[in-house]
Amino acid sequence: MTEPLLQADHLLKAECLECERDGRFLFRDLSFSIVPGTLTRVEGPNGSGKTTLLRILAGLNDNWSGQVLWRGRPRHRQWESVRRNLLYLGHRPGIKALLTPLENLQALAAGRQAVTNRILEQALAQVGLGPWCHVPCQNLSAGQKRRVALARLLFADEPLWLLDEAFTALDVDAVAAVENLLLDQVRRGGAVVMTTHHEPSLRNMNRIRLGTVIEQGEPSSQLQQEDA
Ligand SMILES: Nc1ncnc2c1ncn2[C@@H]1O[C@H](COP(=O)(O)OP(=O)(O)OP(=O)(O)O)[C@@H](O)[C@H]1O
Repeated sequence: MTEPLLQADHLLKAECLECERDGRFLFRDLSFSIVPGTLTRVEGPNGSGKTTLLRILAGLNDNWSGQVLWRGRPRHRQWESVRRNLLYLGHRPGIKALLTPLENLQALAAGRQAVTNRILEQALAQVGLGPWCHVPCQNLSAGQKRRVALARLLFADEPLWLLDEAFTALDVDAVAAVENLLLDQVRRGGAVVMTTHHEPSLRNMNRIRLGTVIEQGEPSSQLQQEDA
């Protein structure tokens, strides 16, 4: 597994985030910090902006205002470092259908010399895909495709994980296994920010609640971050 991660004051700080879609604000004046060793759940009903927020944090969405700091400095001045230290898994598995699980993981691990084929095969075995290592992903079930994507977490040494609906299509055992991976990440000083409609059985999660419809021009503050 990966080495313990360095401790820092905060990994990521969002200040006064504002995002408007179709004439209404998804969020305004949204501020929060993500510190090492914490798990944060972004909550809210369908369409409330959870995916949008995660994509903003991952640097994949430019249509917003406010400031994002990475380890205390403006994120846009240190993109290379941010990208090296951040893992984003979107709500779609994001794997290539014509490639096998092993080939998909090889692509995801590209540039990481320490990640050998043996490690990748072990990761796939650990997520229950040992017998499917060499089967094209288009022949896998929805839950199996999700497992391919989540196998990435088994060799992830990025301190910040942004996970959008990571539990979708997983069976009970796989949900428990992913929850354990999240706990491992937090225990070694990493942080997780995730969306999920599944109620995780994890304690002491911070929460960012979205979901109030804000017509353009109305002031509002969206942040509620608290210990469960
Ligand atoms: N590229 C886009 N252009 C315009 N509007 C968008 C775009 N992406 C998302 N939206 C709108 O922004 C709102 C928030 O979408 P988002 O996917 O962030 O919600 P969500 O909370 O993740 O929803 P769900 O729980 O259904 O996954 C929705 O009303 C959606 O229609």
